[in-house]
Amino acid sequence: MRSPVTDTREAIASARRLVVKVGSSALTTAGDGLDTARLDALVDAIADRISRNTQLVLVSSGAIGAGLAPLALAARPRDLATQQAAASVGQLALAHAYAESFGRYSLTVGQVLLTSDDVVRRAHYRNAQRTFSRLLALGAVPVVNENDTVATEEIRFGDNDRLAALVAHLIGADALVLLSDVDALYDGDPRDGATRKVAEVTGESDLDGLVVGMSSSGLGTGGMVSKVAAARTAAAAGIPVLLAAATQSAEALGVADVGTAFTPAGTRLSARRFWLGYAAGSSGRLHLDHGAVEAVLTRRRSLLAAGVTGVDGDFQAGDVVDLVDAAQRVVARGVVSFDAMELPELVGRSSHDLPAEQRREVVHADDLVPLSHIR
Ligand SMILES: Nc1ncnc2c1ncn2[C@@H]1O[C@H](COP(=O)(O)OP(=O)(O)O)[C@@H](O)[C@H]1O
Ligand SMILES: N[C@@H](CCC(=O)OP(=O)(O)O)C(=O)O
Repeated sequence: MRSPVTDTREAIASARRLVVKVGSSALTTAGDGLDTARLDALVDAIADRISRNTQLVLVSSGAIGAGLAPLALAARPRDLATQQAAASVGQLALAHAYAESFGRYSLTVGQVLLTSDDVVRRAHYRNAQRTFSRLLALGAVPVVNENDTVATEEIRFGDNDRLAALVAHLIGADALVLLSDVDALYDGDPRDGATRKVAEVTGESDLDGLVVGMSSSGLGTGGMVSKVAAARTAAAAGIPVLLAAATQSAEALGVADVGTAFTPAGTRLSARRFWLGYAAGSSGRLHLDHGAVEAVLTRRRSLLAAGVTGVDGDFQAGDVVDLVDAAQRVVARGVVSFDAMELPELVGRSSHDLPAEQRREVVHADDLVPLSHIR
């Protein structure tokens, strides 16, 4: 029998629609800003893949890093206003560099700057979907980044790995490739000394005991934490993921035999269920007892008031909430059918104790997505 890893790597190598994300640390250096030689090498690999009949969306970080040198900033700024100023200058440089570089292959780029609302709100999500689909149909290469110059602290993604996972589902990608300054996932930060490379992640247990840390280059934002979270999101949605070094982009986009491969869940989540589980913002939390966790995760039942032990947040009926277990882990998300004000007096009570007008599921099974991540 073939291993799931072989299948995963083959699926990435043969994907007809692909999202590639490249991190700041692979494109920029603190002193010199944008490294166009590295950008050109990445574009070489992408253009080669496109020439082999793949529709490709590039999610590129690096706006803030590229804006440092022109503004005489020595290091990545910590405050939002200076980050936004750097991104404003850097995004222009980045877009220009991509247009020039793809131009060597007569490929046209289209810039897509997204805010979290564009994927979090359902109506905006469909709008973004239309834009990507049209750009790809016209043969352009969409180059995506967060719209850093207008994003405030509250509405910010701040994390292009997550943005790339959301875009991958949004465009119906067959695979996601995350390119960074590190060539794979290790069992600890490789900069801290000897560590073991993880070639494949086929289940949650492959992640047990790993020390997954932050960026040490000072340029990237989420470090390996955000890459693993994004890979789990995409894999849970049925999309295979490869994590590799940008310096190995030719191999990663070619035979895909480098880096760490994340095996996808067997079934692809529908757009609505993906949005509900991974893209929508959460307005509150429902605490579940052990029996309720088992009922919603294993038996795919609706959540009833009897299994709820507590309520946090100020939500309305119809909002998306997190369902958490006794250890405070978010185990599922769903659309709640009561306002936050109504719930406290219902929690723990069985349905036949409730007045007729309140005798309904707190979260209906059809509106509930278990977050089981990787198979
Ligand atoms: N377990 C780990 N395996 C690999 N890299 C790790 C790990 N823990 C932390 N890191 C760090 O994460 C960095 C990559 O994250 P980051 O700098 O944010 O990249 P990017 O800019 O590509 O998003 C690596 O350079 C490495 O120092
Ligand atoms: N949008 C920001 C990058 C945010 C981000 O996630 O950065 P990285 O960790 O380098 O992928 C920028 O272009 O500088």
